[in-house]
Amino acid sequence: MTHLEITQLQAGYGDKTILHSIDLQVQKGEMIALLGPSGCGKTTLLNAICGFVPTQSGEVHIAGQAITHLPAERRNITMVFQSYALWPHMSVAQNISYGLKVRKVPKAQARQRVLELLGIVNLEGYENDKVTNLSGGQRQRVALARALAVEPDVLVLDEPLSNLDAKVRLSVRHEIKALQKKLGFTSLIVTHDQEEALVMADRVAVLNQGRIEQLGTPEQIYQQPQTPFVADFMGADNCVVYQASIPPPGLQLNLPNTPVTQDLALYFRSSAAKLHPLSDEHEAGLTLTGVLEQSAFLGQQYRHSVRCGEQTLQADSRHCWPIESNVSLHVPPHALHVFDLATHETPSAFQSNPRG
Ligand SMILES: Nc1ncnc2c1ncn2[C@@H]1O[C@H](COP(=O)(O)OP(=O)(O)OP(=O)(O)O)[C@@H](O)[C@H]1O
Repeated sequence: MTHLEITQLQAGYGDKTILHSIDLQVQKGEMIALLGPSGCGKTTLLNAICGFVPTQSGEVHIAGQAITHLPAERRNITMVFQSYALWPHMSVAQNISYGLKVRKVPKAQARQRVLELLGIVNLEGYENDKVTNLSGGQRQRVALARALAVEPDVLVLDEPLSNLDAKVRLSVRHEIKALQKKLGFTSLIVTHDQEEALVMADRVAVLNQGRIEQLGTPEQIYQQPQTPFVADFMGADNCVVYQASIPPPGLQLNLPNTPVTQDLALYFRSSAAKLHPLSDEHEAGLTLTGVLEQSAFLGQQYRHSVRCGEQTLQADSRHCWPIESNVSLHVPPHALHVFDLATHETPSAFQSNPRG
């Protein structure tokens, strides 16, 4: 059931339009991640939904009710911020019950709700602690409890994990995801971390310059990017241009049963590229010859930079190849994300299988 519906939303600051033609339907109990590079409009979209940025045109509905022109305080939407935004002079319980107090919920009922939430976010026994005495992960759980206390129609989270160190971040993201599944709240989360979006969200919306470039499940976004921008942003950041009329020297595109007649842009992940000694045999897929320029140890594998003609491509390998080796870099057909060079669309012959 659609809970939050955004239709043809255009919003921005003054005369400046930041969001263009945003269409997004969020199901009840669903978590959608807004993913995209800095400045693409993620926070502006959250703020427009909350009523902090005015709508220039379009509609926002929650449970069938138009909220497009309601002031922020009349929208039942709460936000969790990157900086927690807790009241430093208040205890944990006072912070969590803040929204309940504003809404004049009777004290006994508010206390009951605070105790319930302390249990939900695993902070039993902390109600009288000052929030300034808590760790970053604990503070973010207080912020989450405060946002959930008023039972919002929609919970929005703006980079909620950015201030946490890498290890805590991993555990808190799983806690938030588990809570969302358990309590079934409808939410939008902003992140610029691809992995975080894939792990936490039911669906991911990739934004580019104020537009939703692709909306889909984590698997669809990762395995079947629909545009060069999404492919590149989701880690397939090696790009080779194939001109059908004048194939570049040192490049073989061998795709059995798939005639290539147009110019293509071929994107692939470094992890999908394999290095081999030079040979005249060409497996199916894309093969380039090059010279190994650099290698970097990443822990599980080495990342090699290979100069292929005018460009440098990256390929991962468990073994460290010697610098200045002449190599062949090979990408199997299923790992290629293929786009028409002119239209940026995936030619129909390449649309079948999910890619890795
Ligand atoms: N208060 C404001 N007044 C005018 N322009 C603004 C304002 N806030 C943001 N912008 C502009 O809107 C655009 C989108 O900004 P926004 O903060 O929504 O991006 P973002 O995707 O959340 O970026 P980041 O990941 O860096 O937080 C940017 O060009 C930014 O300069």
